[in-house]
Amino acid sequence: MVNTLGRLNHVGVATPSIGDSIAFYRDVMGATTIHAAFDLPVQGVRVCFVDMPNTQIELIEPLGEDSPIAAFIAKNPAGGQHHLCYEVPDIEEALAWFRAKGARVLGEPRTGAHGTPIFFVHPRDMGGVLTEIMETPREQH
Ligand SMILES: C[C@@H](C(=O)O)C(=O)SCCNC(=O)CCNC(=O)[C@H](O)C(C)(C)COP(=O)(O)OP(=O)(O)OC[C@H]1O[C@@H](n2cnc3c(N)ncnc32)[C@H](O)[C@@H]1OP(=O)(O)O
Ligand SMILES: [Co+2]
Repeated sequence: MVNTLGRLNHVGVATPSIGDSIAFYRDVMGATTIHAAFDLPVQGVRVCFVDMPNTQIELIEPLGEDSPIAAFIAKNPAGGQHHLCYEVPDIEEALAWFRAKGARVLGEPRTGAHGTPIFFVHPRDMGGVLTEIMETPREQH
């Protein structure tokens, strides 16, 4: 089996305040396309996408006390770079691939911010980078 690594979909950036981060990306970075923020309870985060010509920044703010990014924000109160997300054509194939490599998959695939299944691989097995694997949205296949 081969894993087909696709586009870099987004860079996840954790923030204590999506509102403050939107102002930063607009006023300091000069981003022109910033989507509306929305709650994603299934992932325990509030999300806002900032578009670049070749990828997106995914701003994530903790949603609720059990948020998976609560510990990260406690350690990095100003926020910071949190994860990289790569697209794959088939989430189940990718899941089997990473498990066969001995990489620790965190939980089971769940619906991500783009409406397709995603899973995370532990940073300790990914050269220190928390890695998100996302099935490519259908219209891009
Ligand atoms: C909306 C959705 C989407 O795109 O569709 C998303 O992205 S949601 C994005 C938010 N969701 C997730 O992140 C879900 C998956 N993440 C998790 O399950 C967790 O965050 C873990 C990755 C297991 C970390 O959990 P937690 O922070 O509680 O554990 P911990 O503090 O004990 O950390 C364990 C080790 O991992 C390191 N560590 C923790 N977070 C890290 C990060 N973001 N990047 C790199 N390393 C990281 C710590 O420094 C520590 O290293 P040492 O052991 O060397 O000291
Ligand atoms: Co993400």
